[in-house]
Amino acid sequence: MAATPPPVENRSQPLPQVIVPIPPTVLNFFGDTFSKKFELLKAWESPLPLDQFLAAHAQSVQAMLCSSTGPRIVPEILRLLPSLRLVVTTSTGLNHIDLSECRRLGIAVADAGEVFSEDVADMAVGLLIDLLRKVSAADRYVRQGLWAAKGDYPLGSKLGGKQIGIVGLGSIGFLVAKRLEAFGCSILYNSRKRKDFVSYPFYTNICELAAKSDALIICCGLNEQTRHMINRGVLLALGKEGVIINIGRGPIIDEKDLVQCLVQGEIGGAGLDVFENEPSVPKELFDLDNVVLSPHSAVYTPESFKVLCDIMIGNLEAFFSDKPLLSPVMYE
Ligand SMILES: O=CC(=O)O
Repeated sequence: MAATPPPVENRSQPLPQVIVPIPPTVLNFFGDTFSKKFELLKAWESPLPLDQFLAAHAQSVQAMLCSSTGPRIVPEILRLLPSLRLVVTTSTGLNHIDLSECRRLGIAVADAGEVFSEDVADMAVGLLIDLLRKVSAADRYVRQGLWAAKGDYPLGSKLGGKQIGIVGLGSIGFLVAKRLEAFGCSILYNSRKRKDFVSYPFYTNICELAAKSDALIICCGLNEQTRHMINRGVLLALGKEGVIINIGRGPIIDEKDLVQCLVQGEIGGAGLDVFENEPSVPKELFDLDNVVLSPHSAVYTPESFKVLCDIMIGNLEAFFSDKPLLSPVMYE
């Protein structure tokens, strides 16, 4: 019997169009999967500036796929997309999207949900252990041949028993807390609201939280309330032995204050995955062995990208077939 021929793709229906301002990293891995299901209007491949591209090609486009490293989705962009009804972002952070304007215009927003939470929580703990136990600094010492030349490297400090102040007890902050409890740390936190599902001490005042913490871990989102929430006063409260980890967004910490406190030895160290003006990193940090730097990569693992791809496609398919979104952003 002849083998059944493979199904012929029905191309009589045009694919739904999705505008993409810049290529989100997920497309590097799963671009083909998207292109089979949607016609991607790749603004970045056009010689036209984004606003002209949108005005010329995107008048009837209903959905956008964007990322936190692309252009900000602000009223000037939204004005050029009169038919837009959905913004899908590949990120957990939403600070690149003007949410109140989207709400005003009736545009739904879907995000990466909790896809990256475990990876980011792992990275927060990794940065903390690296900092306390001087893993990267000691690695450099060994590579430079200094172990043989100068003797043992200074000892690091124990993780177990530390008081950890978590700023932002959302899905990432909660996973960081669980991981660090398993290491024998005690957890304190600050969040927009007290969380009934935990018994950790809750601090409304961030300076008081810092003063009680050996390490402060920034896990919250960036918004007008959290921008520069960690300033010199908070860092001084954390103190000479205290360390800070940031896997949230760079501008949550006033970077000038942070650099000054680190250079002057007013805090014990920092583990930073995010910065105020990425990819630019203050040069003063390069010479400090009590600073661990990472290029905003806490969220990225190929395993998470696969799940992200499924969620992004699921959200777009749900939208185009009038079904509920998989990971809608709830407007407050
Ligand atoms: O930083 C990355 C994200 O917000 O997902």
